[in-house]
Amino acid sequence: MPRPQLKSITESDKTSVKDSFKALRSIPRFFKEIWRASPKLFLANTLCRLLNAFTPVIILWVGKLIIDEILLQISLEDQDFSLLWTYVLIEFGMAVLSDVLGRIINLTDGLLGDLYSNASSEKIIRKTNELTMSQLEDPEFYDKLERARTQTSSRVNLMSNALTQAETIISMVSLIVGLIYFEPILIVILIFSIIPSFINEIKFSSHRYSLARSWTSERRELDYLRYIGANNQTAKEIKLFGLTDFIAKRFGKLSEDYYHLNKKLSVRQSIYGSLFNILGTISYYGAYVFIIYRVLTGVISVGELTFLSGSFNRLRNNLQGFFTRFTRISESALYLQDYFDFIDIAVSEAKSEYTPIPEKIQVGFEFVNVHFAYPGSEETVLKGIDFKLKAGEKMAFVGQNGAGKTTLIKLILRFYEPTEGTILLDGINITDFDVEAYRQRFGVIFQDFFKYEFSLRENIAVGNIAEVQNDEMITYAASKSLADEVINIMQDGIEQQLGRRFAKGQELSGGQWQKVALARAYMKDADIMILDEPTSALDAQAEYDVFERFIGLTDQKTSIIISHRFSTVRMADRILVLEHGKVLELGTHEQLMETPKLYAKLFELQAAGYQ
Ligand SMILES: Nc1ncnc2c1ncn2[C@@H]1O[C@H](COP(=O)(O)OP(=O)(O)OP(=O)(O)O)[C@@H](O)[C@H]1O
Repeated sequence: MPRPQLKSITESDKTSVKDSFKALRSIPRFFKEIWRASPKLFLANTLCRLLNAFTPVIILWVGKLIIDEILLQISLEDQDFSLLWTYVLIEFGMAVLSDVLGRIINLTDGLLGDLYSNASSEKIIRKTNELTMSQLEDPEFYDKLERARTQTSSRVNLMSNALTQAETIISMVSLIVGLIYFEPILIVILIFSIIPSFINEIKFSSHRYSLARSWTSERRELDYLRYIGANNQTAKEIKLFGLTDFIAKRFGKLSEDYYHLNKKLSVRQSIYGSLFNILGTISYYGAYVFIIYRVLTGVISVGELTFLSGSFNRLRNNLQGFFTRFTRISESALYLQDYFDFIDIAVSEAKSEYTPIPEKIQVGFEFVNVHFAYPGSEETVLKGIDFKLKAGEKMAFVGQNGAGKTTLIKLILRFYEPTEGTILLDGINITDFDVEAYRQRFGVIFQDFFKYEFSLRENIAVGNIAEVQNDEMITYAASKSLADEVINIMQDGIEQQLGRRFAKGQELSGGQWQKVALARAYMKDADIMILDEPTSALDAQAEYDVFERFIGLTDQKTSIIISHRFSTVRMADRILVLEHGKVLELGTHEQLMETPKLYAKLFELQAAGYQ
C-alpha cells in the first residue's frame, strides 16, 4: 500500500455551502425512519418539546409581573401581597414543569436514539447482504459502507438537534412577539449581530465534512492498522516478526497527518468564531443600554426592563444555539446523505418470473465456452471452459495455485456471472433461476470458511440456520464431518462458545475448525455438494474417514471436490485438470494416468513424496 501523502481537500472533494443546504432535503426521510422506530416515543418527545417551547416566555413574563407588583406594593400604603404570591407560585410551577419536561425529553431522546441506531445498523447489515460480490469487492463501495457505518452516532445526534431546533424556533417566535410588542428595533439589532457568525459556522462545517470525506479510505486504513496492531489473531505474527514498530509508525504517520489538517481547521474556526461572538456581545450590551435609557426616560417599567433584557438575552442565546445547531444539522445531514446513498445502492432487479429449478437434477451442469475476469481486473481468469458435470457424478477439480478452481465454483454458485458463455443446469441457463432458491440446493464448504465466534451449535447450524435447534440434524452433520469428536471433548459440548473474543470461549486447532465448518455442508439434504479443499488441515486418518463418509453419503448426489491431495482426488468419478484458466484434461484417474500430462506428473510427484 503506498503511503498517502499529507493531503488537503482537493477541489473535487470540496463540499460547498450550497451542498450543505441541499443535504437538508434528506431530513424528512430521516424523521420517517425515526417515527417507524417508535411512534409512541416520538409523539411523547415532540409533545413535551412543544410544551417546553413556551416555558421561557411565560417564566419571563411572570417575572416581569412579579417585579412590577413588588414596586407597586412598595409604593402603596394599603398593601396586599396575595397577587404577588400567586405570581411566585405560578413561576415556581413553571420551573418545576420545565424541569420535568426537560427530563422526559432527554429520556425519550436517548431511547429513540438507541432504537434508531439499532434499526439503522440492522438495515446496513441487510443491505450489505443484498449486494453482489462485485459490489462487495469494490473499494468505492467500501468507502460508502465505511461512511454509512461509522456515522451512526452522528445520525442519533442529528435527531435530537433537529427536534431541539424545532423547539427553539417556537420558543424564539414567542419571545420575538414580546420584543416586537415593546421594542421592535431590538429584533433588527439581534439579527445583524448573529448573521456573520452563522455564515462562518456553516462554511467551516462544510469544510470539516469535506476533510472527513476525502479521508475516508485513509480512515479505513487507520482502522485496519488499529485492528491488526491490537488483535489476538494477528498477535502471533506481529510478535514473531517484530512488526509492532512498523505498524505503530505507519499508524502514527497517517493519524498525525489527519490530526494536523483537522487542527488547522479547528483553530481557524475557533479564531473566526470568537471574533464574530464579540460582535454579538457588543450588540447585546448596545441593546441593554438602549433599554435602560428607555426606563430612565420613563417609557417602560422596571418589570418590562427585566422582561426585555431577559428576552433579548435568551433570544440571543437561542439564536446562537439555532445557528450552531443548524451547522451541526447540515453537517450531520451530509453524513445522513451518505447513509441513504448506501441504502439506495441499486441492486439488480428481481425478475417477475423465474424458471422453476428441476425437482431432481436429471442431466447435470454444462459449461459452454465460459470466460471470466473479476470485476475491475484485467486478467481473464477462465478462458473458454467447456465441460459437463453429469447428474450424480463426483468430480474433482485439480490444478496448480491460481489455476481457477475456486473461481469455477463461485460461478456455479452465481456469486459472479461469466463475462462470456453460459452455465446450464439440465439445459437451463442458471441465471434463469431465483438465486436464493438455487443456492438452497447446494451444500458448500469453502477453503476460506469463516470462523464465527458463536457457539459450536451455531457454527454448524450456519449451514442451514433455520435448523439451529434441530439437535438431530446437527448431530448427524457433526458425525459426517467428524465434528462430533470436537463436540465430545468440549466442556460445554455443543453449546461451547468458540474463539477467544467472548467469555468462556474455546479456541480450536486448524483441523478442529475445519471439521466444524465441514459439518455446515451436511446441514441440509442438498442436491449438490461442493467441498473446496475440505481436508487440507486434517491429519491423514481424519481425511480418510471424512472421505469415506462423504462417498457413502453422496452416493446419488452430484458433487465437486477441490483438493491438492491426490489420494482424495482419485476417489472421484472424473477429474478435471485446470491450467491457467483452461481445461487441460478431463477423465477418470486411470485415463489421466495413461497420458503423460500434468495430472500424471503431479500424481507421481506426490506419490514419490510418500515413498
Ligand atoms: N476476488 C478476486 N478478485 C480478483 N482476482 C481474483 C479474485 N479471486 C481470485 N482472483 C484471481 O483469480 C485467479 C484464480 O483464482 P482461484 O482462487 O480460482 O484459484 P485456485 O485454482 O482455486 O487456486 P488455489 O489452489 O490457490 O486455491 C488467481 O489469479 C487470483 O489471483
